[in-house]
Amino acid sequence: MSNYPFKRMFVVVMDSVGIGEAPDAEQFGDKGADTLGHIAEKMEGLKVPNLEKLGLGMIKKAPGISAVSSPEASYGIMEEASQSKDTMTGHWEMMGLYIGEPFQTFPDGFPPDLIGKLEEATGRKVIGNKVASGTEIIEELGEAHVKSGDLIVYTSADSVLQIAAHEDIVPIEELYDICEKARKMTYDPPYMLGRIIARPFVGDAGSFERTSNRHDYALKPFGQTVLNYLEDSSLDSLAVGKISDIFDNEGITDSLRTTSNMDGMDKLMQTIRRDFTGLSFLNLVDFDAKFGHRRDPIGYGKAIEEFDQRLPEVMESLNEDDILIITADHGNDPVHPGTDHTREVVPLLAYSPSVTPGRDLGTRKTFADVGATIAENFNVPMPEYGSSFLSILNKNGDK
Ligand SMILES: O=P(O)(O)O[C@H]1O[C@H](CO)[C@@H](O)[C@H]1O
Ligand SMILES: [Mn+2]
Ligand SMILES: [Mn+2]
Repeated sequence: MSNYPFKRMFVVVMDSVGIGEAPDAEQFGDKGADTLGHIAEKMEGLKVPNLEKLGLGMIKKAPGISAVSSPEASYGIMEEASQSKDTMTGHWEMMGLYIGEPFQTFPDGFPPDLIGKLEEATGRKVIGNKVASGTEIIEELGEAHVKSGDLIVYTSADSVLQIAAHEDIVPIEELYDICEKARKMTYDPPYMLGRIIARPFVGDAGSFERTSNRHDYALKPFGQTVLNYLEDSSLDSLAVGKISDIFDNEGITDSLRTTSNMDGMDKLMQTIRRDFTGLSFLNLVDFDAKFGHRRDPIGYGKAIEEFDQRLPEVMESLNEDDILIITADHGNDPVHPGTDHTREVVPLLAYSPSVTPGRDLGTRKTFADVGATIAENFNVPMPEYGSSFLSILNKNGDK
């Protein structure tokens, strides 16, 4: 028996699976956004029996998703407090930080002095330098890049500087080195960019394909997160998928990289089979990168169905004193105009074999409630933001 209500907590972030516009969606240009709802409509009914059994229909009704009489999980809705809808802010807030000022974005491309510095430091010219979708810009400029060796630099509505390069033209190690240089140049004000992202691709003109050698170089979280508190208390803080990039390795005791959502689920299972005490924190980025930004509601719907099919295996493998929390970090409605994230509320489903299911966790005003719950469970310092819902899960002391 462990000393904690839950010996192991598994947090699964379905990247960008929002469940409807946030109260402040209009400020973000996202009125009417509804990632899950619109996908379910396009799919003419989403087949997610396992999420439905957990209680998804208690917080979101959509074609194929209905409320059940006895949900197996406790359920709620979370709003993001931070003034941003990107991945870093979503995850940092989940672990207890509040980001008041959004990171800087560059809707007109990066200023000439920064591009000049990058060209000087890398010995390669820059092409692109505009807001673009990653798959479209390699179609547009990939051939020119292959001929000249120039770097394709682009950004988005997020605070990102992305560098795309063909793996045969700019070897991966060189691309990573270039990104590290770009990271150093933009770490501090006036740029203070959220992320530099290496975007390697392969193939021939007309059929270029991005590879899983993508690498993100984030800023360090602006303060201590629950991950640091776990690490400081000699508990495990396992990062699966992009989590270690998102936190720039802060507060992470072990990191397992992934190549896809299904690989992410395999690695989650690996952590379930390990003996540890603490957190296993997984991000499933395909929803966002492969389908949300690509505005592909059918691909997105199938990916959600595929995820759903993996849930029984996960739930059956959990020990009595484990808990699984499923949530998301922002929306990315594939039928919304543009190709960017959308300001939405996210699902909160919490399942443990030993907890009386079906508790209503209500509408949480910040993602930080997840971090606060983890902190209270492991008796580590509480984050500045967030209030724990552990007592709701434990109500009646029946755990
Ligand atoms: O269009 P691609 O290259 O997938 O980029 C998307 O991925 C970035 C990071 O998640 C976002 O900022 C968005 O620009
Ligand atoms: Mn995200
Ligand atoms: Mn994204």
